[in-house]
Amino acid sequence: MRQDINNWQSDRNADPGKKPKPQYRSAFRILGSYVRPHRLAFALVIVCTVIAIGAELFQPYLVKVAIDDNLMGGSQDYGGLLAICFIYFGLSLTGLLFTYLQNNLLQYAGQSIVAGIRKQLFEHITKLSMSYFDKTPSGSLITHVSSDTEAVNQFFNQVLLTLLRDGLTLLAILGMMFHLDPVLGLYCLVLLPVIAVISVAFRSFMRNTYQMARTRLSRLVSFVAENLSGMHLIQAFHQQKAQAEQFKERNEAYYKANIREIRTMVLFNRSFDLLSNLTIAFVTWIGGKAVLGQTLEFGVLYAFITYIRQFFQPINAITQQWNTLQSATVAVNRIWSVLDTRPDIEDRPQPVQIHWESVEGRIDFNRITFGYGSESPVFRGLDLHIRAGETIGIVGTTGAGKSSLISLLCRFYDVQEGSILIDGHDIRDLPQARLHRIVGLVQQEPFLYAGSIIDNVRMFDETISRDAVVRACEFVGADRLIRRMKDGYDTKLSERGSGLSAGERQLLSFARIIVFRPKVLVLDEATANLDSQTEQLIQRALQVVSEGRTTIAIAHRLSTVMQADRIIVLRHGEIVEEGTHRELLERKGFYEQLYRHSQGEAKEEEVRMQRKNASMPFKENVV
Ligand SMILES: Nc1ncnc2c1ncn2[C@@H]1O[C@H](COP(=O)(O)OP(=O)(O)OP(=O)(O)O)[C@@H](O)[C@H]1O
Repeated sequence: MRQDINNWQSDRNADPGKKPKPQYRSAFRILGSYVRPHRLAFALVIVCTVIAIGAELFQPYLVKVAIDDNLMGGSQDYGGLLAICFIYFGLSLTGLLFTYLQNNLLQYAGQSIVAGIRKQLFEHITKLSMSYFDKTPSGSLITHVSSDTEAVNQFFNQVLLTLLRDGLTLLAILGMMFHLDPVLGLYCLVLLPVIAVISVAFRSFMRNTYQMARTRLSRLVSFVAENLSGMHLIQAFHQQKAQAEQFKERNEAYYKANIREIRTMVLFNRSFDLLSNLTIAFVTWIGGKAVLGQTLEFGVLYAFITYIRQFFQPINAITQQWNTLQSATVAVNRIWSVLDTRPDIEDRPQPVQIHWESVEGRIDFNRITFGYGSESPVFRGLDLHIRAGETIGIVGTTGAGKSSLISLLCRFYDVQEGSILIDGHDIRDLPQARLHRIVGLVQQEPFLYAGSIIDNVRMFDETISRDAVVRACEFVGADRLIRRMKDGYDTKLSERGSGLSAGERQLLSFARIIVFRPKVLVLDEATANLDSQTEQLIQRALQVVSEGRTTIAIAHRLSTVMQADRIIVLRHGEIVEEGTHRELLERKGFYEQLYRHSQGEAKEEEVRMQRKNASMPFKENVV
């Protein structure tokens, strides 16, 4: 199965200019692997389908018997006629019952499979490395989890059902036709190549239109996702009109692709209707002459014409599923290409199991070299050694590599050369779950989920008690503001905690860190968004949180790191100065320049932050 996907990927890579074509074999094999656990349900579906088709197709034959044996034969056998009517009705009921069973069984199996794929996909995405998210727009991942899995759902509930039911119906009708009159049956069989020619002619055109519609939908979804996450920026820069224009363009492109798709379908369907009516006219002429010449019974002609109508229905239904089959095939391959992506960062088969409680928090960056992709390295042989329990401040200009250093420590990326050690253990040898328990990260924009405060602080980990959460909140000074809220700790936060001020969100993220008791605390611009009053509150929280822990604090605002045991000054990925605040000022080097500059900025920023926080609805809770 994996081999198929690799083939698909290498095919795609071989000709990057080409649109991805559906890879039916690989898609069917992949789907087959999901179907296997539900084989009993699928076997029952086939049994139900055969019974339902049998019941349906026997009906015209019954009418033929009624016409030829009871009506045309001139017998007065009313009992026989009534029996035929009852059997006809019984067959209808049987068809209804087994079609119902078949549909339900297929729905059950199909929905279970699709729910499983969706779960597997989501779990897999959460395990992928940061480098993957750097390259992949979130909108396209949303499409994989929503629209692509929906396309697979349609495969089971439409395509598979149609292929099975209508494919079998077609074979059964052909059998009945040949049984009734082999010559007329042969005339109808001649039509099959004509149908094939029409189908092939439409096929490639339809594939392009479906592919185009899906690509445009994916672009549209990506655009909406991007805009939703950057809504603040759009409003702040009054970009509503410009973004609406861009949306309009993408929306129209998708609309046009859909219209084209529908037009193709309608043309295709009507061509089939035309062919069906032509055949009926032809058979009526040939068969009618035979009936008049008394070489064919009237009932046979009636049954034949009924079967011709039924003959075109399944062909039409199967070809109508072509687009769904195509989009499902593309979707399956796309889903699988995500599932087949191995995270760049994986645990070793036999990781080192260090006892979390015994970690002291000594950190060594040993001559590390690292760059993003093919870009020039951010660090070339950087050396930094941090004692257990030490508080380190990292400052530097924009793009100096401060956040990258933290990303490496958290192992969001791996170094290309050198090593990073915690208590002498290479972090690549540790299980990632353990590493992330050891290193606790607080970012500039803390992420809060839609859910209660209690769940946000303990990250939905039910093993952490309510008491532990309350104690952590008391510890960082968040308890008072939480108790003032309507439902206290059970207050439901909206997505990303958008109802809270930046300071409140940050306090909750400190409480979160306390609950998880990391041995190394990493603060990436944790106070950057706050006014100085809120910053003081956060600073107090920070002091208690960092007590007894190795702490690394990145800050643009130098006031945040002035108290650090040691300040590291980074410039273009190199440590250019290090020492305490006082030592660095006395050196009158780069740090001193940064400090003087920041003094000037501090006043302007204060005014700006005060304005910003004044517009936050819960601001009064903080002060
Ligand atoms: N995900 C990424 N992909 C590619 N390049 C990146 C990525 N993240 C950072 N960079 C680049 O790496 C360099 C260091 O960036 P980094 O974010 O570590 O700097 P920083 O000192 O934290 O800057 P700032 O203070 O602005 O946050 C920059 O040139 C930046 O453009």
